Amino acid sequence: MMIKVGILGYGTVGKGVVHLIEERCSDIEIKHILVRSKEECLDDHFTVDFDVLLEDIDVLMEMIVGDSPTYETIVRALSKGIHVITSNKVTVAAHLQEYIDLATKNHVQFRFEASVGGGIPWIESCIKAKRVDQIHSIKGILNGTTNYILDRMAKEKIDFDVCLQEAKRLGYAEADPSADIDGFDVQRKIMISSSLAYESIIPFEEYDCISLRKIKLVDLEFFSKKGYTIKYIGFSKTKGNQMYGSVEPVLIRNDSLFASVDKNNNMIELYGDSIGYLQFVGQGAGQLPTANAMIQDLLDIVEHKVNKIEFDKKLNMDKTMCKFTYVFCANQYQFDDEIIKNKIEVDGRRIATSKPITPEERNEYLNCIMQLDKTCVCLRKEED
Ligand SMILES: NC(=O)C1=CN([C@@H]2O[C@H](COP(=O)(O)OP(=O)(O)OC[C@H]3O[C@@H](n4cnc5c(N)ncnc54)[C@H](OP(=O)(O)O)[C@@H]3O)[C@@H](O)[C@H]2O)C=CC1
Ligand SMILES: N[C@@H](CC=O)C(=O)O
Repeated sequence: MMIKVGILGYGTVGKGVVHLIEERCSDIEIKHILVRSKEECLDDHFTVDFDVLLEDIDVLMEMIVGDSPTYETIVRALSKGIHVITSNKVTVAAHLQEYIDLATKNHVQFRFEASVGGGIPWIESCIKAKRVDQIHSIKGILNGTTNYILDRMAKEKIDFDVCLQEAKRLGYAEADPSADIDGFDVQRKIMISSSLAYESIIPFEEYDCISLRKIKLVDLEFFSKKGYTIKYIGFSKTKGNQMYGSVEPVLIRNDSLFASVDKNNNMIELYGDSIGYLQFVGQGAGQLPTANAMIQDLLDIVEHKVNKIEFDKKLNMDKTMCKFTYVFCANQYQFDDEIIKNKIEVDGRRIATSKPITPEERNEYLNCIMQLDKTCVCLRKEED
């Protein structure tokens, strides 16, 4: 049977999806493609009318930016008995529970594989791991843009802004790249992943989030000589009914698998109580890898494969449940505080290592420093 699809968003990912359907899916018909203006309509498949988009389709594939008119359109589609597939983590993070409930009520599927980890089949694997195990932690390089920036800065000594421009050109960055470099994109991705893994939704705003914006070449070079790579990591961990989640730059030993993840690749790791550590690596951003994940969701719908998703546990965010060592780098701040274990000065940059402290203590300390020295960068140090 021919499956009829409506395409919402004909940008980087949308064009990739159309290309893969036309090239590789003979039993899928692209019925409508919604674009913003009549001038963008290339043939009679194109429309600017949302009513037309939802006419006579089985599946809506949503690839626009932000939550409006995304939310209204997804709700309309699910309510009409149309399956929905999306790559848009903004809308998934904001309404995951509601979309799943509405899909269930209307006997259709809401799928979002491409919203985390680009082309990596992570959502599917996470749901699968949870069928057998209790998952205790998730750690991931979850943003292709920032991994690309850090990798090129470290290897080619190129400045942050130049690498960001290149990530935009390659189709990795968000329409507003502050979502990438200030961490909100990873905040949403770790929130979506943790909600599935721990069966409990904690709003993404509650996850600690430290921007990557201030990372300097001198910092990368200094830590590289000491045997560490800086990676931008989304992390969450549970203990009983408590959970801690964060997005922050982390110092990782050069010989670890995470340190070897280059370019726009992502790596996601879970820890399950019988499987132990499971790791997944692949392109986390870019046209075809992301489109590939959308097509996988589409084929799963065609083959009537259904994932069981539940959020019936209640976890609370606890910023005191674990302790970490943090490293602070700044130009002026003296770091003469009790919390600091040792400090050095290299080429005018002061680098201070904390005693083991809770994230809550780190947040308070960092807020105080930032009022006096805005150049301060805070890195979590992974245990050796
Ligand atoms: N690029 C990537 O690697 C990945 C992207 N994603 C997500 O996928 C989605 C799409 O990303 P991407 O393709 O890169 O983004 P683009 O900006 O390249 O494409 C988005 C497209 O949607 C169009 N659009 C936005 N709003 C509307 C609207 N109201 N009506 C009609 N068209 C609209 C845009 O038009 P206009 O240009 O006129 O605004 C643009 O053509 C985003 O949510 C993103 O976060 C997820 C994983 C990876
Ligand atoms: N901007 C995002 C795109 C994929 O989610 C990224 O760089 O990872």
